[in-house]
Amino acid sequence: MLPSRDYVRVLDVLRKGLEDIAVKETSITYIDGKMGRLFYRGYSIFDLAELSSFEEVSFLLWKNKLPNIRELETFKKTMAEQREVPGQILEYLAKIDPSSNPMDVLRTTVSMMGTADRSDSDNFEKSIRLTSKIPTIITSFHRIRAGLSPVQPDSSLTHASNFLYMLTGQKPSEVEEKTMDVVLILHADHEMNASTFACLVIASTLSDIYSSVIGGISALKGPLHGAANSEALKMFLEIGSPDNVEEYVYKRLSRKERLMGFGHRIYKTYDPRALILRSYADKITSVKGNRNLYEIARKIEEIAVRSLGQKGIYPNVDFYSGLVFYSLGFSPEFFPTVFASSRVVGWTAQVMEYLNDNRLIRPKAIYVGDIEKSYVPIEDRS
Ligand SMILES: CC(=O)SCCNC(=O)CCNC(=O)[C@H](O)C(C)(C)COP(=O)(O)OP(=O)(O)OC[C@H]1O[C@@H](n2cnc3c(N)ncnc32)[C@H](O)[C@@H]1OP(=O)(O)O
Ligand SMILES: O=C([O-])CC(=O)C(=O)O
Repeated sequence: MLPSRDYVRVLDVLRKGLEDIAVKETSITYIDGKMGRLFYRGYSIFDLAELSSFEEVSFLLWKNKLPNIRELETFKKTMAEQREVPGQILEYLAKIDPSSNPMDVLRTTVSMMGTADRSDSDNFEKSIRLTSKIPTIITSFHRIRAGLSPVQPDSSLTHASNFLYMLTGQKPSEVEEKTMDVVLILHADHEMNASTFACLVIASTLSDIYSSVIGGISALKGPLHGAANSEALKMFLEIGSPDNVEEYVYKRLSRKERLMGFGHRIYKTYDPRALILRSYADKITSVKGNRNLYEIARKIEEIAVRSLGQKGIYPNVDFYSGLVFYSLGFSPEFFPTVFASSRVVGWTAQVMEYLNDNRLIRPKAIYVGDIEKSYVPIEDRS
């Protein structure tokens, strides 16, 4: 038996969490974590949030160009025509335990879509299909859980407007539609985050795009990634009043518990999406009358930035997005699914880019156990 140090090669480098390891070159998304800047295909996230639409951003991410008027109209029509989901998915949603985790349900229904897709369409066409149908799945399950019937998609509405229409059964106001559109734009891609990496690992084996997206959903489900939004909102609800914030935050930090919606592997300052979402949370909570939650969030931000800012820990996208989703009518358990409905664009764009120059993703582990042990027959073991 050899002690492990004799055969661990000195050149092996352990990068816990794969920090600072690049797995591909990309022209899709650029993050400047020091300055808090984010660009999709070179365009600032601030400009896209203000001036673009989710459909246009999807086209941009997938096709690497802003569409002209004719291209955008055709693309929007193609997306709108694909919103209906197969009857077997609606039957499944009506049958399953209503308390099922919505991310598990989304994962299963995407898998059902993959099983049913026998077409020879390419990955771009499949990506449009997935992006168009996912809101129908989410809102149908949301309504079924509340004892309501699903609302049929309306192809005359924009992606964001139809999403809210299928959720509530009411056409959204201008401010609701714009808020939803912006929230979807902001979540569409984020370079090599954990869920996108999961998608790439699967794609690199030359598996199919549905399988990749299922991997992405599975990784996004965790509270360190896409479910931090619902955890943050639950924290605001638990605190209950701005007067309770100070005690809550200090207690939590003194117990070394993390504040959900804070901190990021890449951003060491404000995540620019959090700044944009803060202004939309401000507007939408004024309209919806849940100002108290916004004031709680602002107070947490103020105190936590004061305590954690010197460590480079600031609000991330998940800090205000939950409050925005909640104000738009989504239940907290569904927040990660809304995130996924937008991120599917980034997952598929990153997968298609990777497949242009594929190489199997196969990192390594540094073995620290023993080798050449003598096998002990079971009757001789203590
Ligand atoms: C869409 C997204 O995925 S955005 C991220 C959503 N996730 C969250 O909001 C969950 C809360 N945040 C976190 O857990 C982390 O900041 C992560 C997972 C996002 C990033 O983690 P990493 O880059 O691996 O940082 P790591 O976990 O090594 O933490 C570094 C230090 O910052 C501290 N820290 C990190 N995040 C937080 C937080 N939210 N609250 C308090 N302290 C924190 C850690 O305790 C650690 O402190 P130490 O060095 O004194 O032990
Ligand atoms: O980039 C990350 O690690 C997490 C994140 O903010 C995202 O996926 O939007």
